[in-house]
Amino acid sequence: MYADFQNEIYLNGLTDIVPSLPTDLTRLEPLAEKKLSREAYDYVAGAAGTGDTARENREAFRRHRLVPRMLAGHTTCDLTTSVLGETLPAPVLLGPVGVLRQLHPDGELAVARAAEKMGVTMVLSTAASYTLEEVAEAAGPRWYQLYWPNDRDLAISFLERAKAAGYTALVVTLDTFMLAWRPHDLDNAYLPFLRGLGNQNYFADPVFSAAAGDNPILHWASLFGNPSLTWDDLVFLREHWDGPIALKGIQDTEDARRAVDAGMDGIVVSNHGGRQVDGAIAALDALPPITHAVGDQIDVLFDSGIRSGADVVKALALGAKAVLVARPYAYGLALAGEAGVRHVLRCLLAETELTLRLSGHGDVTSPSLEILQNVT
Ligand SMILES: Cc1cc2nc3c(=O)[nH]c(=O)nc-3n(C[C@H](O)[C@H](O)[C@H](O)COP(=O)(O)O)c2cc1C
Ligand SMILES: CCCCC(=O)C(=O)O
Repeated sequence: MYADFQNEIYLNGLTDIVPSLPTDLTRLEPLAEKKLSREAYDYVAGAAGTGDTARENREAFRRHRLVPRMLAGHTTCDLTTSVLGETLPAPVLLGPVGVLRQLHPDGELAVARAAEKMGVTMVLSTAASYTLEEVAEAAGPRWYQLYWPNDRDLAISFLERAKAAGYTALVVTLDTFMLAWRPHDLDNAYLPFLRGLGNQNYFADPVFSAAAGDNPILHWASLFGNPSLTWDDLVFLREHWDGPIALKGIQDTEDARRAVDAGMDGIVVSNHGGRQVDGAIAALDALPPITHAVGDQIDVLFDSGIRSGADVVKALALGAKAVLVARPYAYGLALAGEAGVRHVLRCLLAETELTLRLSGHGDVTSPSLEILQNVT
């Protein structure tokens, strides 16, 4: 259905496509660079250290090659999939990105509206620049991403607010309990949160504001991260969240097994887009051993480096049930607001469907989808 454009394009132009934006999503980044302030662009595009892992994330997609199959006879392609107990229309979600207001005045609201129109699930960041309640009003299917704060009562408050606002699953990000060495941001002396840009979701919280005193930004800095957490603390999440839980930032097979042992419902294999540990393994290279070890016991999701439908299919072939995409839709937002996010989703979904079909697959779980070469 996403790829049903061959008539559409000649008759009416593509639905959801912004004609002035490229349909090759890798071309959005340089356009966003022209439009955004240096600080905002660097914050989004930048990575940790030398950028080695961010580059390696993309290289890993180049190394893994699809092997298209012929005469498969599928007249349609079913993209629907089931993740964390929910049926998704396609194996793609909008991953959590903080501070979206620095890219467009409508920030997370525009993303939520685009996701709602496309029926795609949005994963809202704790570091959102609109409150989770405001976003919930604009959003369709929605999950909540938790940055687990260093304050038990605030964590409980976030979870209760998210539940009350209809977020159905929890994605707990483990890899960013402090920010990494990020040279662009250091050189620009820029951290949006210290300018109050991504803190609205905190400022609006009753537990946060009761304790914030007259310097809420300092208060935010004191409780954002929680480096003391261990696997034993996951019990706390189960006590305060009764829906499905996925752990984001898993790169190691043993950690994936521990997530299973802790009774988690999912993991997101991710290195945070190369923004945390420079030198870390490419996320796509971390995926096969993890899906091999735990793929039948827990839902394995993936992010870090998805830029095209072909990339989505490669991640599926390596065992991911669904992928999250981040920077491409942030650039779409920066360039054209809600319409720009829809543009990114439409391109990604249509190309995913076409890649599957032209490779001989009629759905996202086809056994022959596993055929893939790793070219070293
Ligand atoms: C500007 C920016 C802000 C982000 N903020 C968050 C966040 O608030 N929470 C989170 O879990 N991940 C955050 N991430 C990480 C993304 O969710 C994702 O893991 C990463 O960007 C990899 O995907 P990509 O290659 O599609 O960008 C952020 C990424 C970017 C680029
Ligand atoms: C305070 C960190 C939140 C944003 C984030 O995850 C990122 O910039 O990568």
